[in-house]
Amino acid sequence: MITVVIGGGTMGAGIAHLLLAGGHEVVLLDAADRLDAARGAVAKSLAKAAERGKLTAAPDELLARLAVVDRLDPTPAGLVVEAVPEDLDLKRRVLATAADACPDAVLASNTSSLSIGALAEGLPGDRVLGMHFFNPVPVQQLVELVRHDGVAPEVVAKARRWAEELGKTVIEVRDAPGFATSRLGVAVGMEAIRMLEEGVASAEDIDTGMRLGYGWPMGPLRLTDLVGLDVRLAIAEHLAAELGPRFAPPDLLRAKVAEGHLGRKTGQGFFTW
Ligand SMILES: CC(=O)CC(=O)SCCNC(=O)CCNC(=O)[C@H](O)C(C)(C)COP(=O)(O)OP(=O)(O)OC[C@H]1O[C@@H](n2cnc3c(N)ncnc32)[C@H](O)[C@@H]1OP(=O)(O)O
Ligand SMILES: NC(=O)C1=CN([C@@H]2O[C@H](COP(=O)(O)OP(=O)(O)OC[C@H]3O[C@@H](n4cnc5c(N)ncnc54)[C@H](O)[C@@H]3O)[C@@H](O)[C@H]2O)C=CC1
Repeated sequence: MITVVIGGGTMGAGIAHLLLAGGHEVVLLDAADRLDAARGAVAKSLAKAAERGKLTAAPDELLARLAVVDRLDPTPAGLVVEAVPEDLDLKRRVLATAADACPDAVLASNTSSLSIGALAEGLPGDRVLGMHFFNPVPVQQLVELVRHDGVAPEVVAKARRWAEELGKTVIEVRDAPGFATSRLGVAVGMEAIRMLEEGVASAEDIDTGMRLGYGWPMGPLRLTDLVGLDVRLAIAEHLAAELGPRFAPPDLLRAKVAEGHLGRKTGQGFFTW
């Protein structure tokens, strides 16, 4: 099956890796000046998986099924997954282009928090759903499927089947702000930043507390660095608008994003990488 992935950043590259390893042909769409970086990120991720003995084919064999493009021609794709930044208008625009270029495809958004119903407005809404992957995509076991009122049941069933064929476990969630995962994940992440602002403990000790006390694989501040401070800020702003000021992003988060300290991807966030 041909699958189109729109956006080749942290998530798009990981989703492309997963799809290639699962036998899909992948068309990865990004801006012209991002194409080398996107292909490089997919190749790096596949190389890591190969090192760990997680691939059944050589990375080069899988990469032969990847086309990295800056324009989407008409494509007989079964699935489109968009993973562009967390901005409703941008996501609507790229999905509208994909809806025309791929008339038979399921149109999935990897949004962390935005309303799938709002995203579907002006699109063929029966084909639209949330298909939320987790970072790092090849490693995390979950796909959260988000249903809005207008989605066709067979579209949800197809997305479930594809996710399960890719080795993931699916949860189904109705279209509510932040779904079942980001609402809780961001609540803890924002509180950890407020604790750091208030001098409750150092970043290292806040993280060690949740790692060793609660068995998290990494603490909430390192996790914010992994996700991207800009990504978490966008999600928190949306949740604050929808669910109220308990989600208001802390000043420290805004300040770091304004300085360009976006976490692991820029080398500096709450920690130096
Ligand atoms: C924002 C949203 O909308 C939703 C979200 O995604 S929220 C974020 C959800 N993710 C999490 O909570 C992640 C929590 N952390 C973890 O699970 C783990 O710390 C981790 C998987 C990130 C790393 O685990 P680890 O035990 O330290 O490392 P290990 O498993 O040995 O892997 C080492 C590296 O290989 C990568 N790796 C492991 N298996 C891999 C595979 N099959 N393919 C590609 N890369 C792989 C890991 O990502 C890690 O990458 P870096 O070196 O770049 O850090
Ligand atoms: N970072 C994370 O841990 C997770 C993020 N998400 C969600 O996934 C989406 C993407 O997040 P990231 O991958 O972190 O962002 P990112 O910033 O790493 O990547 C976004 C990519 O989209 C590209 N892009 C921007 N405009 C485009 C356009 N018009 N056409 C094609 N490509 C375009 C950018 O060049 C970039 O490569 C967001 O909605 C985010 O909320 C979901 C799960 C986890």
